[in-house]
Formats: sequence, structure tokens, C-alpha cells
Amino acid sequence: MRTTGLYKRFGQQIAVGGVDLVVPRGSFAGLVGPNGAGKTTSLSMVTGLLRPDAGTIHIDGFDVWLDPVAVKARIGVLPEGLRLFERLSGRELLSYNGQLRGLPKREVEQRAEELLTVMDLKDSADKLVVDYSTGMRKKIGLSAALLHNPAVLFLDEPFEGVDPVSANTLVEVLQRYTASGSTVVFSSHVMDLVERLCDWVSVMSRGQIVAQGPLDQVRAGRSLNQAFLDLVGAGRDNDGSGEEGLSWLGSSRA
Ligand SMILES: Nc1ncnc2c1ncn2[C@@H]1O[C@H](COP(=O)(O)OP(=O)(O)OP(=O)(O)O)[C@@H](O)[C@H]1O
Repeated sequence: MRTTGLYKRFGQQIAVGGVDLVVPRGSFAGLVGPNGAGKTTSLSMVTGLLRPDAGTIHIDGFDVWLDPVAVKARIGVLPEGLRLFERLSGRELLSYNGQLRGLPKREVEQRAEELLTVMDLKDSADKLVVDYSTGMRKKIGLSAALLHNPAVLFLDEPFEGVDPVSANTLVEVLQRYTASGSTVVFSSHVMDLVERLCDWVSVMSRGQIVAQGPLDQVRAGRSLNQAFLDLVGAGRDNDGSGEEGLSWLGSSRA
């Protein structure tokens, strides 16, 4: 997938300021950047949820905003905030998604059972989604996004609030998925995880791409965390040294 000159402004705030995001087919790609860098805004535009002010987005050769039906058939999305149909059970949610995607009912049932088993959600399959924990919501959301076997999967903070065991399950499913040639693009603040999983990294800061390429190229001999700090740490308003402000915080008294 590729974006060219992607741009979005909210009032005076330029959230995404002309971004050329590139993710080669078959990559396990990480989109990283500080809070407010423009990751969610970019992913929302790329997945057809938010209309860009300018720029183009192509996925599998199709223009996201000119050919939305073709694109939506080829992508799966786990959006930020994960608004799911709460009054359905996990199994019903998958069945509903499968039918929306136009899959045959038998096929949906079979895929749903396999996903529920792999995600360790079988015992909760008939519980309402509203009663799911954060990690369970991520897992059922990912299952719903995978059900139609999309070519490209977009995940906004998929591991946020997920315990290590569930995270491991998500990782195994995603690794299997990319090993077969499909593409994953996910945003995360967890550098260790991005470093462990991704072969491609895009670093955003203040609405711009500041580094992009194969993991080793972006790391350039450093840990990804250090590379991240070097790339986006310099020039930020607060250098975190604590030398200014917050002098009142802590137990030592003058
Ligand atoms: N609907 C909106 N209205 C106004 N400003 C917005 C809106 N959505 C995002 N922004 C602004 O755009 C900028 C980019 O936000 P975005 O959510 O894309 O960042 P992010 O990289 O996903 O951050 P985080 O890591 O904290 O989730 C921020 O300054 C944010 O305040």
C-alpha cells in the first residue's frame, strides 16, 4: 500500500502534513510515533473512515477513495476505540460480519469456530460482547477483521490493554497470516514488540514521516527504542529532563 501527499487538517491543527506512507506487500509493518503524531488520523484515512483533505491512497492497486468497494473487500480493520456491536455475542458478531462480507453461511460458521478456538474465546463465544474484557474485545475484533481473509490488515494499537498470554495469541495469529504473504500494518507504542515482529517500520512525528524502511535500516545499529528517541526526541518542547517545572513534585521538601 502507498499514500502520496496525504494531508488532513482539523481547524488550525495540521494532523497529517503530506505523508508518503509506503508498505511493501507481505510486510509486517509497524507505524510508530509519539502521542499526537498523526498515526490514527493516517490509518483512518487509509482505511476509508476519514476523508483526506488532499493526497491519494492505493491498496493492492486500488484507490481507497475512488474505488472504496474494491478496497473494502481486500482490507480488514481493527480500529482505535473498537466500536463493536455490543448486544451481540462473540459468535453472533462474527456471523454478522461474515454475512455483511457476503460469505456463505456454512463457510462463516466454520471460520468463526476456528477463529474462536485459536483466540481462546470458545468458552465466551455466547457471552455478549458488552461483557467482554479489553483483551477479549481485541481478540474478537481481530477475528472479525480476519474472517474474510483480507489481503491487508490494519490494526490501531492492537496490543493496548492486552495481557501477555492474549498478546502472544494475537502475535501467533498475525505471524501465520503474514507468513502466507498477507500484509499487516499496525500502530504501537511498544517498541520492543515492533522490533520483534516487524520487518518494516514507518516513524511519524508531528504529522510527517521522519524515517521509513526495513527495520534494520531504520534502527541503523541501535535499538529501535533508541532510534525512536533519536528521531523524535530532539526538538520536542519538553526534553523530559525535569529541569524546568514540577519542582514541587516528590517527597523532598525545600
Ligand atoms: N477529530 C479531531 N478533531 C480535532 N483534532 C484532531 C482530531 N483527531 C485528531 N486530532 C489532532 O490531530 C493530531 C494527530 O492525532 P492522532 O490521533 O492522529 O495522533 P496519534 O499519533 O494517533 O496519537 P496517539 O499515539 O496519542 O494515539 C493531534 O494533535 C490531535 O489532537
